[in-house]
Amino acid sequence: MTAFSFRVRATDGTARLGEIATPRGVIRTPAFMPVGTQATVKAMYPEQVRALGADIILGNTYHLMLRPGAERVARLGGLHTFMDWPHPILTDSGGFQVMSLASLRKLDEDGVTFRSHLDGSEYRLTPERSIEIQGLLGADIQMQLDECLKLPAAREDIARAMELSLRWAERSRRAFEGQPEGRAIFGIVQGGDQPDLRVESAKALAGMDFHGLAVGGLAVGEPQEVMLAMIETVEPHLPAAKPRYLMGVGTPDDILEAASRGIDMFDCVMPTRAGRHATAFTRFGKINLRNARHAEDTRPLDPDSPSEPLRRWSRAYLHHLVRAEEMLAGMILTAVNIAYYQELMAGIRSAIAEGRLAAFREEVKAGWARGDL
Ligand SMILES: O=c1[nH]cnc2cc3nc(NCc4cccs4)[nH]c3cc12
Repeated sequence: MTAFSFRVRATDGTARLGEIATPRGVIRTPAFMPVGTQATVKAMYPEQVRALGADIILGNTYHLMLRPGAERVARLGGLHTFMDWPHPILTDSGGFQVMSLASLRKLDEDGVTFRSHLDGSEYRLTPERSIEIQGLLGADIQMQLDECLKLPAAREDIARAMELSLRWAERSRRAFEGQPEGRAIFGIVQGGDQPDLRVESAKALAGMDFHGLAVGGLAVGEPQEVMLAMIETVEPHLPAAKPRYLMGVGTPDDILEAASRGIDMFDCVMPTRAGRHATAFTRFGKINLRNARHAEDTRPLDPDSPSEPLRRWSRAYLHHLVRAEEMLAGMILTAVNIAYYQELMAGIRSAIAEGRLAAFREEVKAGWARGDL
């Protein structure tokens, strides 16, 4: 059985070109993970997600523990078999979505108690139970349970949540022992917008034998420059030989800037959610296909895209599907957006390999700025 390993193949400043080897396949980094919340990347067949370039997807523990239930997924062969996605899966701990989706949440030193947003039934999540659930799902990469505060927040609250997350990191890491060879667990750096607390969190986690480290507590309402400043603050304290995962990020611009600062893995609902809301991500920026200007535009979204969904249909057709509220609108635009995000990641990886990431960044930004002619 292949063990979990990470190799940096090239660097360009603080940016890294790498590969994560897992028993279910290799993840080319910098990588974008499409979000597959309820055991599906919404509106897409798994083979399509793979064909468009994704090496790994994300599953949400909060949703799956409520429905169909972790034990049931295990009885059905685990998440990979259940959804027929034989490649790597990363699951989150469930904690973040408890705080944003569940009702009547009570957080204490030991864990969090909450009621399901589906039927109001009561659940408890502790570091140990979260890792047990992620193990039952069969996740290749599992996340510690943490406490993530929205920003802005008081420094004393940020410090308390960061320190609790470190205690939960220890417990999550211990609970992970004994899972099958080849699986990985990542710790999560907290500390809000407080540089000293960020460094303290990163240094403590670096000593805890995690397979990778996530930078959490960002993309929670702060300006991009604050997010980028926190990444620059923690980067020197993150082990160079382990993958860095920026949770919940982000727009194409966020990803370009964060990859340049040493982030290796990303996840965001933006490409899939925007696809269901008539928005296409392209080399020319975002295009809203609901806009009447597209009604008789016979051009495809991007005739020069390497990905078929951006070349195959006219804007007029996509506009029609959107206006007619046809299911195919969301299906095509989700594929368009996943394709574009993967094209961007491939471009970033090539640019790092060639030592020209700064030039690539300017070219891509110029394309977005030029807009859709
Ligand atoms: O520190 C974190 N810990 C565990 N999960 C997260 C998920 C996260 N997702 C975002 N941003 C994207 C968002 C999705 C929904 C609301 S914000 N930031 C995030 C931070 C964390």
